[in-house]
Amino acid sequence: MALETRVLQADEWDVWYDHLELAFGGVPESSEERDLYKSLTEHERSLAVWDGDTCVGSAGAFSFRLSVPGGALVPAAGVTMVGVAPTHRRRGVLTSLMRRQMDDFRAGGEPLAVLTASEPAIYGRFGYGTGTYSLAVDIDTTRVRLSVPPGTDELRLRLVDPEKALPECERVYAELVSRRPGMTARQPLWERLALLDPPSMRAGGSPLKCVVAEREDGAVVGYARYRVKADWDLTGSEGKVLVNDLDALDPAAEAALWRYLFEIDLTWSVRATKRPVDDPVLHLVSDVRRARPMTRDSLHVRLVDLPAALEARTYGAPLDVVVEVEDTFCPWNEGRWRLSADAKGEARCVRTADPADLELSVRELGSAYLGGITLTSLAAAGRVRELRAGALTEASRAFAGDVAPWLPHGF
Ligand SMILES: CC(=O)SCCNC(=O)CCNC(=O)[C@H](O)C(C)(C)COP(=O)(O)OP(=O)(O)OC[C@H]1O[C@@H](n2cnc3c(N)ncnc32)[C@H](O)[C@@H]1OP(=O)(O)O
Repeated sequence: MALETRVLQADEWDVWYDHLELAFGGVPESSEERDLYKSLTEHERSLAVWDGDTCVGSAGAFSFRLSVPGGALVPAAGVTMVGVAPTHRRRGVLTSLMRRQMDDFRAGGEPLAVLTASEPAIYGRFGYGTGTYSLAVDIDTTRVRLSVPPGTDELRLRLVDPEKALPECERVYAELVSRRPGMTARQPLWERLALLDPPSMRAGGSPLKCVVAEREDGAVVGYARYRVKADWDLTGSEGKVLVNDLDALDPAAEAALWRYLFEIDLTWSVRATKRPVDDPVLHLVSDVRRARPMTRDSLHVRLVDLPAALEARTYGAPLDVVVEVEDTFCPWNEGRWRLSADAKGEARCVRTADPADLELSVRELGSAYLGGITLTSLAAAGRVRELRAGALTEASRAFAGDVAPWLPHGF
């Protein structure tokens, strides 16, 4: 029987999501998580592949607005819920879903698509490049000390109900979005993701707790949400602090929150897994080795409409280069483009017949797009080729950002 791909109807959601859970191994999510994802699903942007009345394939998209270098919020399709039934794998179902999505994103005028991958090897063939990394730390707080900047002691820390403090925490989050590429402006209900707290998500720890840092005038300037995992043996307690998220508006608030987490009694370590790679905590600790830093790929970026995407961000230095782009999956992006940016960083990207200065594929542009991965490092791996001397350094400097791009949450 031929497979049929259709837009998801609201009353098909449960069957569709059951299929997705099966594709991921069949462990059911908590009802709390499931209900939230049901509310977040954009049905008209969700695709289901049917073999008769059995759902065998799925892919969805969220309508994100992604922060890019320069602070603009750019429409980006957040690709999600991709799964193919174990009975139907390796016969092109994913490829057909990616094809349909890419054509839809283009028709809808979204210059970018982004995703977090279950396995990083899947999406390169569709033109996605790793655009951000995230940092995990597991800090031995019995040995590592923190040095804190002036102003830290002036802040008041208050333990609050995570639900009640949500509006204040969200105000802090909203202020950070335009400062850091890779973050998404909150859409309705997305703030609930950080409050999910079913026992299955606690990793043996306590229910979620929230501490806020306040200035003298009562303004909240940072927060941390975390769990404490008790662990006792014959020598006493070896508890762990498991950080869910920590966001702060200034160095004093950042340091005050980390210090609070470090000093929780009966704990020996602080673990945080979803941090930016330039997290200030790396510079606050006395012994970075004992913070056990580790990085992994996070957000994968795909330029759907190349000139619109490249013009939507700003550049850190004036630029005038011709790039020869290979993009077999989206041939409308293929060919030679002149990218020029003025002293303010504002850019124009137009087709040209002039000789190329750099040669690369759309994947490398996706990797460099948010400013965290340099074109120079990609060239060192042979993935960008310089055809005019000096063009690589010029372009690499212009694309690179001061702040590491970061997506604080999965989706
Ligand atoms: C954004 C997200 O939602 S990430 C979640 C992705 N989903 C999962 O990981 C759930 C478990 N896995 C699955 O459901 C499936 O195996 C999928 C979705 C990863 C792949 O679906 P399929 O329909 O089998 O893929 P399809 O047949 O279209 O394969 C296309 C190509 O990708 C390759 N490929 C497929 N899966 C993988 C993988 N896990 N790792 C590396 N390559 C892969 C195939 O070999 C094929 O290569 P080719 O073009 O050189 O022949």
